[in-house]
Amino acid sequence: MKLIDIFKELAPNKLFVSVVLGILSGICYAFLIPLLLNSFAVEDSYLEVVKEQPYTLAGFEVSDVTFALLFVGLCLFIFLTRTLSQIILVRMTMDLTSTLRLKLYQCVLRAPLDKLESMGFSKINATMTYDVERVIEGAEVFPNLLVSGVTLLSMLGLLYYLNEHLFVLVIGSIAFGAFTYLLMAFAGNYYFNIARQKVDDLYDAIHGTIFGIKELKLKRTKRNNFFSNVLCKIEQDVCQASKNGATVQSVAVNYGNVLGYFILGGVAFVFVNHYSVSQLELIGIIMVLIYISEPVSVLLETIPSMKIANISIRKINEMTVRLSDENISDILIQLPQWNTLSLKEIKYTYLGKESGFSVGPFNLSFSKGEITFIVGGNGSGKSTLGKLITSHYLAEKGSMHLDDMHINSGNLASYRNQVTAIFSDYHLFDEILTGLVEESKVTIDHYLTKLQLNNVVKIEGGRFSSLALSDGQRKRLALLISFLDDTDIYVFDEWAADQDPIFKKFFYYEILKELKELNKVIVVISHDERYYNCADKVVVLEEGKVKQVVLVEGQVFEGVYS
Ligand SMILES: Nc1ncnc2c1ncn2[C@@H]1O[C@H](COP(=O)(O)OP(=O)(O)OP(=O)(O)O)[C@@H](O)[C@H]1O
Repeated sequence: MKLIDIFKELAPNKLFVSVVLGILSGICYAFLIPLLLNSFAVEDSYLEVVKEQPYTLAGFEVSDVTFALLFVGLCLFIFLTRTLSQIILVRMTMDLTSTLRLKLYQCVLRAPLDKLESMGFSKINATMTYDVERVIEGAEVFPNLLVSGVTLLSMLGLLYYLNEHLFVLVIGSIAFGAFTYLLMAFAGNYYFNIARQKVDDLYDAIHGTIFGIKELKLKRTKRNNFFSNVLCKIEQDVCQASKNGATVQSVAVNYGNVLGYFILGGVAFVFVNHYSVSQLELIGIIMVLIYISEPVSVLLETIPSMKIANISIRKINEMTVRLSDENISDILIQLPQWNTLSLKEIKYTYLGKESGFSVGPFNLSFSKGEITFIVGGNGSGKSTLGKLITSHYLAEKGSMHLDDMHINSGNLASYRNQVTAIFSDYHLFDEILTGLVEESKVTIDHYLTKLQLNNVVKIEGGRFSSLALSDGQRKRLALLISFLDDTDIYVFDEWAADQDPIFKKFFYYEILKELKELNKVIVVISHDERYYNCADKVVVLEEGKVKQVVLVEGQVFEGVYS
């Protein structure tokens, strides 16, 4: 999809009106010249002149009042049509900006999690910020391009009327100029493409600088190496490729402009010697050529921005194709009463590398009012299984069921709506996104006190007063938010890892018990061996497979890792 297609898709009628206004203004622009020429030599005029008495305005004598008035009228009309055409297009550009961003937000929100993970935060960020910015820059010059294009065509029409031979010469020169210009622009484009490829690396490096700052702060050598070997190198690559592109483009633009003067010179010094041209015709031709130079230089200057915008549109298209929709129904349906969530022959392999890590096949069940711990060594697949249960990852094989009901694309959104999860890379939103009804205010106040957060966080205007909390406090706030969801299934991925011993105990003995009493399905991914006796069932994983399932039945549970 190209820039013009985006405009067409966005508002075809507005685009049409704007083009018509642009055409009208371009045609009128071309009519200014004959009117001016008329005042130079009335006898030799192209237009039929009605001899009039001179008219005096504010002490100044005005000749050819009708033409003078026509000239003023045309100028006003050009002003109106041009301005209107540009206003419509500029406003469309604004709409385009926000539509494009919204489309990308939707694309990310609806994309499968594993595809987002495999594409990576930096690439997505680069497309949503850098590329959108470039598209907007291209869209901003688009109105000028359109109006100038139409003006150029009208001027060429006038030139054809004035002198056919010269028209052929100018068209030939423009064709030659356009061809040679495009060759140069093509080279410029090549460098801009390289620069764009490097921008992904640049965003990666920026990500590393911000999120790795704690590591970099401590070690001077590491910091210096990162700065010179990574940041400086990428900056240099981007800068060099952009400079090369801009240099070639500058040469191309100025070459195009100078070519126009060559045509003028050619007419003045050569053309007049071979074709008989009257003085008035010559003035007219020179005026047309001078008038043409403005739209031509606007065209030349806007084309590079449009080219860069098209590179970015390609990147945006690539991202939207890569992050293809999950294709699940967004409609929430009322799920029938159920008791057990079952995973049958569930298998999943990470995308990307050929030898991506595989988990399963899993045949597991999780009942309401039951606490299941998922345990095992690092990398054994616990979080992956957690994300299969929450349906963040969709299994490549097997099926999930709520009692007898198969979870499929038609009811997946409703299933997800019944799941709450806190993974280790959870995110806290400032806003209370569940909405703040009176009932939830009571729940929030209750849990703020229970989780000992009432002295550090308050609710102000539907949002938390502060998220500048300790790691443990932030996790507790995430827990509080999960209670507001009040869903049937709760998955906690190492929630207690950064809690102090008191809160660890509180979580395993109080919170889990409370959820169990509320008849929830509770899945806890944990390395806290001493609390395994809080579970009803412990699923032990090893290398992505279930090693054993142990029913705890109240006794102290040991020996999972042995
Ligand atoms: N986003 C990802 N892309 C590709 N492979 C991944 C991804 N996340 C995890 N893996 C692979 O899956 C394996 C299991 O990861 P998982 O996070 O499920 O382990 P875990 O048991 O939760 O480990 P830990 O106890 O360290 O949290 C990893 O060894 C890794 O090879």
